[in-house]
Amino acid sequence: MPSTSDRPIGTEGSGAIHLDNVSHRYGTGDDTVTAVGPVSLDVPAGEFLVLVGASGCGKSTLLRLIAGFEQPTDGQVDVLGKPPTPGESAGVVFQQPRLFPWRTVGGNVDVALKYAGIAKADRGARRDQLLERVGLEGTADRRIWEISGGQQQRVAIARALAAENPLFLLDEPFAALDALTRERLQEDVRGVSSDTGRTSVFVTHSADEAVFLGSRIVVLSKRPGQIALDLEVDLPRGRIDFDELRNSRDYNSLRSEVSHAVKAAAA
Ligand SMILES: Nc1ncnc2c1ncn2[C@@H]1O[C@H](COP(=O)(O)OP(=O)(O)OP(=O)(O)O)[C@@H](O)[C@H]1O
Repeated sequence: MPSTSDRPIGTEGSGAIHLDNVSHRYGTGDDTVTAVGPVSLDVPAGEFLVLVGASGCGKSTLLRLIAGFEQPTDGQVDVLGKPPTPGESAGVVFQQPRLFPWRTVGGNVDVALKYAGIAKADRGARRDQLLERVGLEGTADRRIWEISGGQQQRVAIARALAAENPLFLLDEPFAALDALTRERLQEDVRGVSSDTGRTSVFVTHSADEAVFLGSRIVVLSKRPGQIALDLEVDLPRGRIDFDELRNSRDYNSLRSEVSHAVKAAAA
């Protein structure tokens, strides 16, 4: 798995994600909407990039372009030096967990492991490892309807991590959750990203979420989204006291800087 100190072979200096003058339009003729761009961005391996901006500024479009779900109308998207392949380049978590309701918690993760080409004999151990990583140890046999919305989103995270794709992409994954569950999951995602060193891109409206999670924050202007602010976050990472972090002066001053930038960019 890639990390800042252990980059995948052949990507030295080229970054995990490279966007070169990328724009994306939907529709044709009078119905054309330019959702995003032009955007140029280099994301080194191991970075946790947060895209933040007002509703409709093109954040999800940019994420879908990086996942390879959409092709850019103009410009070039590269992941590890080549155009992204949907389902291969990235594990993706959406706002809704999108689980198979007729399968168990473990069964949902098993499907992802199967599609990732993991041999049947190895799947049980890998599944248990992934469930433990997202705080769901001992729940493999439970039905999806027996667990909470927050736990369902944890299953979606485990599933997205199963294939060990180079990228981990999350599109407002906690928007539908209550504040406390949201904080817990933010802490878990921060921990997972520190543990795995996976290059991550996270989309949110929230300046607070951006500052808590990001090692880098990009604020997008209103549609068509362009980079209004590109900020390295110099807060401690790794296994730290999260309450202390949230209460620190640096954290709060950065949060207000990002919050002002998001409002200014949307005006
Ligand atoms: N499939 C589509 N067809 C047509 N227009 C689309 C499509 N997807 C998005 N758009 C439009 O593109 C613009 C950007 O949408 P996008 O979902 O990328 O923004 P966003 O910043 O993620 O918004 P939100 O925060 O509300 O989810 C919006 O005006 C949206 O209506």
